[in-house]
Amino acid sequence: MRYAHEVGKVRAAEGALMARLPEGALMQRAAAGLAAVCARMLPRVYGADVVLLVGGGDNGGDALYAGARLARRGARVTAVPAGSRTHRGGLAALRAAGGRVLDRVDGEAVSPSAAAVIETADLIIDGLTGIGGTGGLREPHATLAVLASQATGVVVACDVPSGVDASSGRVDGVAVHADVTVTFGTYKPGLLIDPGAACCGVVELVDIGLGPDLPDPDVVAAWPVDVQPPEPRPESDKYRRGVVGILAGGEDFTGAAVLCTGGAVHGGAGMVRFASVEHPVELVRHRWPEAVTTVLPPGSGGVKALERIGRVQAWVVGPGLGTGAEAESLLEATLNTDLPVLVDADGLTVLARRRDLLRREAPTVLTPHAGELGRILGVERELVEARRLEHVRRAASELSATVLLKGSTTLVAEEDRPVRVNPTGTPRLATAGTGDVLSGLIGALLAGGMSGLDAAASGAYLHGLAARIASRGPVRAGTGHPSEAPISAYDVIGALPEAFRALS
Ligand SMILES: NC(=O)C1=CN([C@@H]2O[C@H](COP(=O)(O)OP(=O)(O)OC[C@H]3O[C@@H](n4cnc5c(N)ncnc54)[C@H](O)[C@@H]3O)[C@@H](O)[C@H]2O)[C@@H](O)CC1
Ligand SMILES: [K+]
Repeated sequence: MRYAHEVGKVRAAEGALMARLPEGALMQRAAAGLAAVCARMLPRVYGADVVLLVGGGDNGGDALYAGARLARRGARVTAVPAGSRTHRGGLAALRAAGGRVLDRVDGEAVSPSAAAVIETADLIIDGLTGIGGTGGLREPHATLAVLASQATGVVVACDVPSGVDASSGRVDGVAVHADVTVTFGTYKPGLLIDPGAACCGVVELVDIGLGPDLPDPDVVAAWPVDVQPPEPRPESDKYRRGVVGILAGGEDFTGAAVLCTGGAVHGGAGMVRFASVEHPVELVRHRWPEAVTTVLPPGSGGVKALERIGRVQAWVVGPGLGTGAEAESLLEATLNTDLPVLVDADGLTVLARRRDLLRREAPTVLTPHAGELGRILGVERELVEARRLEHVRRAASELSATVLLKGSTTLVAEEDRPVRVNPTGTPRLATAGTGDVLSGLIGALLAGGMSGLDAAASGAYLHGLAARIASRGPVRAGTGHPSEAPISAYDVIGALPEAFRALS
């Protein structure tokens, strides 16, 4: 796992460690780590043009000391101080190492000479703001951030790309877009969660010795070894491996039913029971003959419907189901059982008006996108997008459920647990029907006995990995990178076996 801590916890740990160390020792560790990464990014340190964007706090201090180290190795280092003050020790160290310091940039105007050195630098260290940054970047920091992001040189962010809120990933206005972010002591949630995560490039963690002083993390991201879907054992039969029941689709909405069932079939369920009205049942039977299907006559009522379908170990309710009285009755019946239930899509729309149904003991997993979560919480979609961590946590606590918020960085929250952030997401997944595949897949993992949090996080991981596998082609000659192609939800289903294999 990669562990991330919010700013308050980082500061407390730094304070405890600093009290045991000589003054300035921690900053020297940070600067040494930063300089080492910068040196690796340059073909040659000697003679390289390095620019430091230096804010008024210790983040600027780190940049200056790192710049001094590069200057001692022969780099031509120029500092661009911004704001009303500059770290004195760092400035002195840079000057002593032969670095140049431009006039302070204040207010809005960045001088043409400062703009020119940023534009032509081989490497730019962004030391404007770190964990002390609050709110949108003010001037001249905002202009400097834009100049750095547009420059041709490599941009290395010190601790956090300036403009990104370290604790949440919020970006109000502009932020530095870095190629590499060198972060100290622990990851910060804002480096793992969009929109902040999209500004980081590759994140490198420098150990400054905080480990023993750090409490439990606020956010965690999995490595492949952390994702362990249930393994069938030799004595497994289809019942022991878990039967997932899917209530999805309607006369007019059939695709969701087929895709959701596909996600469950390839998600390792021992058996998939699919139930709906006639038309989607026909299509599911045709496409997934391995599923056991039940036609539900219109008006049969939720409880009777569940009796007809038979025994399952987990339910998936909602994709394409509609939002009327019949959908509500099915949702109510499943949530009244003592089985794990995943609610998605139309099921979430129903839940927005029937939050009372969530008063239950068994695990409930909700898989909304930002619009659906906004509807349940009564806030605008844009607000959820901008403050994903805050809203997924709020939903998990208010709804007493495991909440998976879909999006460019998918988050999974459960009350009093670190939020899981999925590291395998890809923009290729932003295509119709992939969410239905995800709910079927997570349903299969739930039926296999995983907890809500593990099933949702592992499902998101496998789903993202499958999308990456499906979109990846052969390595393009001369680039060393694989070619990529758009994918459909079916392609994601087809790549799930390889995604599972990649974990074993
Ligand atoms: N505390 C420690 O022990 C260590 C701190 N380190 C560094 O210190 C950083 C934190 O330093 P600080 O607490 O001084 O804070 P920062 O340097 O991150 O930010 C504070 C400065 O930024 C300005 N600022 C804040 N928000 C702004 C905005 N929206 N627009 C423009 N200016 C803004 C403030 O006026 C202040 O000058 C860390 O990110 C890390 O880089 C490292 O040296 C490791 C050790
Ligand atoms: K920074």
